[in-house]
Amino acid sequence: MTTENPVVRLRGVRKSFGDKRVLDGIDLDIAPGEFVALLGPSGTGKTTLLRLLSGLQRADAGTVLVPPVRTVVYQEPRLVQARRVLANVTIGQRGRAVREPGLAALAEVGLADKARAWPATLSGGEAQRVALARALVRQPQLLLLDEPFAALDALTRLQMQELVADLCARHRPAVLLVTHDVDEALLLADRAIVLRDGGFALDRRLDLPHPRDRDDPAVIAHRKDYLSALGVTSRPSPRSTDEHAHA
Ligand SMILES: Nc1ncnc2c1ncn2[C@@H]1O[C@H](COP(=O)(O)OP(=O)(O)OP(=O)(O)O)[C@@H](O)[C@H]1O
Repeated sequence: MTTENPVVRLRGVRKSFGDKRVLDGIDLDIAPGEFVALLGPSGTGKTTLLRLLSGLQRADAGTVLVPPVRTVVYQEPRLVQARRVLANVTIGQRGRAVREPGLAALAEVGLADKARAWPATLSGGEAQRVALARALVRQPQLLLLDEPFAALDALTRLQMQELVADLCARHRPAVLLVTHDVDEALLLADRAIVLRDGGFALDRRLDLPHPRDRDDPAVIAHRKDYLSALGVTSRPSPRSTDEHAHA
């Protein structure tokens, strides 16, 4: 999929580890403000692709064009335990003008009252909100999310997904979300890609209104195609299985 004036442009990107070729000629454009979900079986190179975009890893061949301000949220919050919450949000930023934006970012993630708290006193979900505030306060043109909800319990995960959807709709960074969860991709993303065998097995825009309903027939149809591209046989969603179990 080509895009005019993309914020990310990859052309012919290759990456191998030893004799294992992980990325085999990737072309990818991401438009400003576009929310892209990246799915793929374990070990197919999703994190490798994200690391190329973050600048933590170099491609063996091809071109990687990314914007200057990029931030990453990982599966674990990676907070500095010896610093209070606000200092974690503004960490690495210089000048006196970082306090107010830091507080505003904390308010946006619902943690205005935790600015002076120590990371060790936060719940897992709260710590991940701090990580999100830290990523947003820099006003990134590209926000990289590496399975940011994977370690959270189911209810917290749903709340965090909604929060991320709201914040991205408000701030409009381009987003690359690495996830194993097809429903997460279908509920959040403007576009979802399946990475498999070094290339994109499926790359499709999801022109569906928000908020989305996992039982919407259009979502169900996409789910079937994505599961099939992932090599998984389609099955009823966990929710409908529960309903049957309780019927
Ligand atoms: N620094 C490295 N050195 C050697 N091999 C690596 C390195 N980083 C990744 N790999 C290998 O490259 C392949 C892709 O890894 P990557 O972490 O990108 O996959 P992934 O799709 O993100 O996997 P998962 O879904 O399990 O997190 C794997 O086989 C992995 O073992």
